[in-house]
Amino acid sequence: MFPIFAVLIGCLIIFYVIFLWNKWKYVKFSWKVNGFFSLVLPFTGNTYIYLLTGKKISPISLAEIGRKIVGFPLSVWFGHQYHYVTSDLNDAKILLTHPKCYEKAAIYDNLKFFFGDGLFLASYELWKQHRRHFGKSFKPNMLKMYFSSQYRLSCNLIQELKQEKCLENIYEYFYLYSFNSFFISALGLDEDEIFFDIRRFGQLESKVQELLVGLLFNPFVSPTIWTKWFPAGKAADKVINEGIPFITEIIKRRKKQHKDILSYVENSNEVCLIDLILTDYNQISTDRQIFNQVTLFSAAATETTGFALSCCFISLAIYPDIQAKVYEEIIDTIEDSYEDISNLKYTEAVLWETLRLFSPAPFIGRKCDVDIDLGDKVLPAGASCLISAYHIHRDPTNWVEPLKFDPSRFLPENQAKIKPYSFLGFSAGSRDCKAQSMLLMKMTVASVVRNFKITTDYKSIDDIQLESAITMRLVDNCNCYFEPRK
Ligand code: HEM
Repeated sequence: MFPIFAVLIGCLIIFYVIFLWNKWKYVKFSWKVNGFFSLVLPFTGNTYIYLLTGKKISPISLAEIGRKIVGFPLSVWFGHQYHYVTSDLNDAKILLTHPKCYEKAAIYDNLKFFFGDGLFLASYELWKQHRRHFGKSFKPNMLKMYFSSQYRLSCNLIQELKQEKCLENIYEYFYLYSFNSFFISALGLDEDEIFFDIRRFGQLESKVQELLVGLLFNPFVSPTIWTKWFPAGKAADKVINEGIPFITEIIKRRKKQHKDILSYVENSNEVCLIDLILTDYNQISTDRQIFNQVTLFSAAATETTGFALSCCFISLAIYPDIQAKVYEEIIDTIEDSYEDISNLKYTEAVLWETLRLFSPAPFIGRKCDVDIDLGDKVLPAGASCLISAYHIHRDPTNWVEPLKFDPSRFLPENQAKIKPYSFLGFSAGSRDCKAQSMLLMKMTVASVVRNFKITTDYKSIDDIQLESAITMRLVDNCNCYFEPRK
């Protein structure tokens, strides 16, 4: 018995030494950057915090624990993957613009099980190929085309809120509203054409993301090998199997409408996102690849928009004076035309301020292909980094009274005072987000504030507790009341 035991221990030690050898450059680097127990971490990851406290932990709560105990920048291990977490503006500038830092951080690897090589997750070469097809997605003519369907949706929303009056789970409500809006505008469907349960699909998609991110804290799961055996993998498979047939059906319908999709995209001004996806995959495409791209876009568009809208309405409810200013601007608007909505400067500033305090994407993650000189240290090739937009946006060295909700920071006359890279709500550099027009959000805020006075039980911004999967979530269901205006 003893010899077997001794051999086993011996094997484990050898395995661990080899393992550590492979990770050595990151372990050494992590000694220079605040971290804890660097020698065991590559093996267990920061999971021990979860094991010791028994508390549900998320990327943002882990970064917060680290910030409070040892400060930024921070070394964090998700499983055996090293991540350099920073809130330094110079780091952000270097990492987001470096030509050898285009790959996505390891923190997202588990998501590939569900979203495959969709644009956000795609490796650099693939991303370059896909991204050029999506250049058109946010051009004014496309936004104008979306405008009428978005307008109808916001009118329906007003009718629904008149019935509901109080939203107990505001995030879920506006997430599903954004999900609906995405499927109608981006996939070119009419409301009466929808032949599947969008609500249910939205709920499942969001759950899958949460489960897959939960695996980051399980040291025994390698994204590529074991995921499919865990509940997260099984849930993802189920949604994929359910989702592919209806995405395929949407594509069939679209192809029937526009037989030569390439020349349609070239010559028409009424192109939807789905047409661009089809152009992108014109040569080789499997149903799964198109599903990946559609679900990736829908997740990128809807979790962010749903969260931002929820936080915007809660903030307006906490600050009635700011809500009154938004109302004044909106009632001065003559019509709800595309141009009128685009010109709502104060409402827009309220949305920017919402994204500053409640950044829907708390981190921007990259992996470097080569050693990267950050000035006082060199980040070794292969390391992942997380730029914490959340912490940059709340840092008093970047923003005066950072926890104050003050939209005037983003009014046109004050924008020149904003430090470069101190606002990363839509990221920066070549892999940034192109959805900065915030059309749906502006229109929704305008419609709701014009029709309702919003109140809440919350007294201050501090009452809004946050959690994250890859995107941010509200910890509690905040009650928000929508009282029709006389
Ligand atoms: C409040 C709204 C939104 C916020 C705050 C937001 C934020 C972000 C952020 C921070 C990134 C990460 C970029 C990076 O890694 O550097 C991103 C990427 C992306 N977003 Fe958005 N987004 C929003 C809305 C949308 C919408 C409406 C769409 C699509 C209809 C969209 C599509 C995408 C896509 C496709 C990417 C990947 C881009 C790439 O890798 O080239 N987003 N977004």
